[in-house]
Amino acid sequence: MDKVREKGAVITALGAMSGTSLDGVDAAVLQTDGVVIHGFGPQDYREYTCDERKILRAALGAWHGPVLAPATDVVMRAHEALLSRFEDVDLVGFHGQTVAHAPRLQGTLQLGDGAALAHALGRPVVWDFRTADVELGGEGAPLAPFFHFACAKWIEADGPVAFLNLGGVGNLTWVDPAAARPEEEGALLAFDTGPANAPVNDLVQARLGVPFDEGGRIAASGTVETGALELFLAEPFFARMPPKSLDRNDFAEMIGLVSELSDADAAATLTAMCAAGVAEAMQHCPRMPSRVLVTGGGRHNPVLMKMLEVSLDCPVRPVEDVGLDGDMLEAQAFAYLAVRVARGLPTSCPGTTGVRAAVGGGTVSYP
Ligand SMILES: Nc1ncnc2c1ncn2[C@@H]1O[C@H](COP(=O)(O)OP(=O)(O)OP(=O)(O)O)[C@@H](O)[C@H]1O
Ligand SMILES: CC(=O)N[C@H]1[C@@H]2OC[C@@H](O2)[C@@H](O)[C@@H]1O[C@H](C)C(=O)O
Repeated sequence: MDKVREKGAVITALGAMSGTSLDGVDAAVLQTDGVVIHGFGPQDYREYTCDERKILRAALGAWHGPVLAPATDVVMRAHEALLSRFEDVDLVGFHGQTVAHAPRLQGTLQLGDGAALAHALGRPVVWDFRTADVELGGEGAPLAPFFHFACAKWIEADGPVAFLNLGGVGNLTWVDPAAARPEEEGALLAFDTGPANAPVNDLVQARLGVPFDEGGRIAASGTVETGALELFLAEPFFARMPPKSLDRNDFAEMIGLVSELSDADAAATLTAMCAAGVAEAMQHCPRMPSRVLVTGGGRHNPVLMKMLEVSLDCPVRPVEDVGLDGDMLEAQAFAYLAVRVARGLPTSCPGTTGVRAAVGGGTVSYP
C-alpha cells in the first residue's frame, strides 16, 4: 500500500473491464506511475456463460429493481474468479458492468461493489470511475482517452492520431501528442461515435442464436440497405457537437429498420451503420489525424474494417500495428486510471466528457 501512496513510484496495477457487448471480462496488468506507461504485464479473460449473459441482458436499462441483484452477483463472481488469478498486484482498477447510462437524467450505473472486491482480493480497489464526472456536468464517458493520450506518447506519435474503440458502442479519441498533459486545452477530443457491435450482436443472437457475427461472415454476403442507413444517419445524435455519449441500447430500435431484410442484408446494414457513425464522427476532429488506430472487438471484423477504410479519409489500422493490444486496451486503461485516482490526478476533462473542469473520478476501497 505504501508504494501506491509514494509519489512517482511505478505501480503494478491490474485493470478489469466488463464492456457493453456483454462478452466477458478482460483483465490486464500495467506498470505506470499514473503518467507514463512503464510496461505491460500479464492478461486474462473470463467469458460470460450463456446463462450469465441472459442475466446481464435482463438488467440492461434498469436503474433499480429485482433484476440488478442477480446481475451484480454475476459481475462479482466473474471478477473475483478472474482477478484472483493474478499475483503481485499493488492496485486494482474495477470498472464494473454498465447497465444504464443517462448522464443528464438519472446518471450512470455500473454494477459491482469495489469494497467487497477489495475484501475478497485483499488488495486496494479503485472503482465507480464515472459518477464524479457526471456530478460535475460531464457525460461520465468515454474515460479511456486519458490512457489513449499516454499510448500516443508511448508510440512516440509525432502528430495527431485517433484511437477508435469498437466494442458494443463505438468511441473515438483524437489526441495531440505535442501537449504536455492530457487535461491541457486542445490535447484531447473524445466522444462516442454511435452503436458499434451491439446491434449486430443483438440481431444474430435473436435470429440465429449466436452471440456475434464472427469474422463478419454473415454481413459479408449481404447488401447494405441504403434507405435504412439514411434513416439512421438522420438521428440528431450525429449532428450534435461533442461531448456526447451513449447508452448501449440507445440505438436498439435500429434493428426495427432491418427487420424485413434477410439475415445477411440486415447484418451488412447494421455493420455499415457502425462505420457511417465513425465517418460522421471524423468531421468533428480538430485536424485530420495521421491515422485511425482501431481497438476493441470490432477490429476482428474484416467487413467492418473494410467499410471504415472506404469511408474515412485517412489510414485505418488495428492498434497492433503500433505494438498495442486491442483486446486489452480498455482493461489497461482502467489500470492506468486507477493509479491516477490513487495519486489524485485527473481522469477526465472538458475535451473528453464535457465536464466543467478536469476531475479525478473514482473511489478507493481498502481490504
Ligand atoms: N472475430 C470476430 N469477428 C467479428 N466480431 C468480433 C470478433 N471478435 C469480437 N468481435 C466483436 O467485438 C465484440 C467485443 O468487443 P469488445 O470486447 O471490444 O467489447 P466491450 O469491451 O464489451 O465493449 P465496450 O468497448 O463497448 O465497452 C463482440 O461482442 C463482437 O461483436
Ligand atoms: C457508460 C459506459 O460504460 N460507456 C462505455 C461504452 O462502451 C464504449 C463507449 O460506450 C464508452 O463511452 C464507454 O467505455 C469506454 C471504456 C470508455 O469509457 O472509454
